[in-house]
Amino acid sequence: MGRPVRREAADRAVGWRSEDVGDRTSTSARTDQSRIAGQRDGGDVGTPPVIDAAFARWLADRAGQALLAVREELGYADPKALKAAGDRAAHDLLRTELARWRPADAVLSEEDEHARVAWQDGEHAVLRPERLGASRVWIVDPLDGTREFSEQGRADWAVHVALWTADSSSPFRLAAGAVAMPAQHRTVATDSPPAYPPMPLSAATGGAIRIAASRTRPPAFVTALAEDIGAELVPMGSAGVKIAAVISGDADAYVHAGGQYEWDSAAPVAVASATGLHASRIDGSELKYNQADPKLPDLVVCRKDLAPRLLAALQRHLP
Ligand SMILES: Nc1ncnc2c1ncn2[C@@H]1O[C@H](COP(=O)(O)O)[C@@H](OP(=O)(O)O)[C@H]1O
Ligand SMILES: [Mg+2]
Repeated sequence: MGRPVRREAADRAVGWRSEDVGDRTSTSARTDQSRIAGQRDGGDVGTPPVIDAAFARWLADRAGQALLAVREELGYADPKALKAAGDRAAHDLLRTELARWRPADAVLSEEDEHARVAWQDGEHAVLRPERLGASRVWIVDPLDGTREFSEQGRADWAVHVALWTADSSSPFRLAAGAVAMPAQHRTVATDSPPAYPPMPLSAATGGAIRIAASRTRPPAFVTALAEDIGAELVPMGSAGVKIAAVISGDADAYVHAGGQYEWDSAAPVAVASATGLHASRIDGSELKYNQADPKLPDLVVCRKDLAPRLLAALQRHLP
């Protein structure tokens, strides 16, 4: 990264400070072992809300609690095993509860995409997904920020639950969305959209824009863009956590390019839009969900006042 990064902002946004000792999630997970044990194995915790947006929050929170329990149970000695177990536990929980409480709805998740690729007549074929003809599709990422989930002390990982409906009048037809950040004890969702972030002091004084970017693989394009407009990169994991940082005002923008899928952004984009923030592809075009090809490789989420300046700068750097 060419420019200095904002450690304090990043730490605040991910709910983690370098001087912290121990794992906040362990404390959290220990507070109610029996509840979490029940949630890990999909135990009955009552009837969920009927309203879709509240249901999305309920579901994301439940998967988040299951992930905390997996961390508590396995520890951090084998990061690969921890990632796999977390992915599996959260995916199974989401799948089970969606089948139970929204049986008529379709689901788009990473695991299902793998299942769509099959051998047909000796050819490796991608099957047409049922969801393309469905009117209601849940777009879920059971564990976003998988790498960070496997690192002790890090809280920048999330569960994404979004609902796309064919007849929705909401932006991008995202009728509901929830992003649970269980290690931060925080969930943002469209059932109660967060207030629009306050204008940062730096904006009034012409200070540097803070752009949230991947901590492990920021695209060269984003680094060049930041250098061009004198922005500071705020490194953190998880697309959901980065968009949540824009929602809370801990970052001014999230810019990503180079690869991603619908599930990485649907839920946080639903919440950001409900909050009144700008969200689009980096060329300014519309984000589209429930497409035949779920690749959605780039996006920008930022305050509305910043969008014209950022999109103009992005034009100069389109990969
Ligand atoms: N170039 C790329 N291609 C595909 N997916 C990418 C990507 N860059 C980031 N992502 C995905 O976007 C999410 C956030 O990444 P990051 O934390 O690096 O910003 C991660 O989701 P998962 O953790 O669900 O796999 C990651 O896999
Ligand atoms: Mg993801």
